[in-house]
Amino acid sequence: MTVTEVRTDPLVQCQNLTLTYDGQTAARTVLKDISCAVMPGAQIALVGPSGSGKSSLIHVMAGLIAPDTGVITWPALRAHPTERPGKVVVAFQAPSLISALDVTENIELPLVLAGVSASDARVQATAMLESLGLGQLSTQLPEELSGGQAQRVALARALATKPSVLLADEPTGQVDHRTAAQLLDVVFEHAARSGMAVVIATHDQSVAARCTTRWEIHDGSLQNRGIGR
Ligand SMILES: Nc1ncnc2c1ncn2[C@@H]1O[C@H](COP(=O)(O)OP(=O)(O)OP(=O)(O)O)[C@@H](O)[C@H]1O
Repeated sequence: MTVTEVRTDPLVQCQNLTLTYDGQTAARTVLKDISCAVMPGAQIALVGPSGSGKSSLIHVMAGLIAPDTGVITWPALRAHPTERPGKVVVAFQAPSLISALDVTENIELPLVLAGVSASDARVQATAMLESLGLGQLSTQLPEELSGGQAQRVALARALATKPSVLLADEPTGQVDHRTAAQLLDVVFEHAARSGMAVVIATHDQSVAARCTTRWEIHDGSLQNRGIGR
């Protein structure tokens, strides 16, 4: 009997990426010949010293910044090579909530923009807030939130869109250890249910330890083979 290997396409594939920022005094290359792939269901901790290029790599993987050289594709998401797929979502280090909208409305907005009806968006936003233990914040404005609360609302907003890939930049940077653990529980439960791949840039070793794959980046270079399953 012949065993046929089933090939799974990566959700994100980076081939020989380089990225250089124009500095005020000199240009700085922050990603150096990076090749890596995020497979469905991957749980990847992206670790490295401050300034090593973690956020930059996340922004390139999300298609928010174009690399200077190399190729970024999203093979399993069928996105055109130059087109950013909506199914790759970033939870930013500094939460970017819309100040004029309350917490629930912030979560609803990307759902409505994606074509979900207003009533369904309200139901989904409310359920996501409850699952992250944020129900009591539903009518607060972003300016009324602590840094940690804002970060959790931003994560709720990202998860509510049911992404195929969640790229989380220091998602636990502003919360205590217990809250961080609860937050990760929600992320990994969501990932287990949906098959969502997760890439978490973090300085926190207890966060990194919960991921099955560890990518180390130093001075813009990935130190280990960058395949996350
Ligand atoms: N828009 C930008 N313009 C110029 N330089 C930048 C820009 N964004 C980041 N940098 C520089 O690129 C380098 C890598 O930054 P990046 O934010 O990717 O690192 P990081 O590993 O995420 O750091 P941290 O852990 O502190 O968040 C740093 O030296 C930073 O100062």
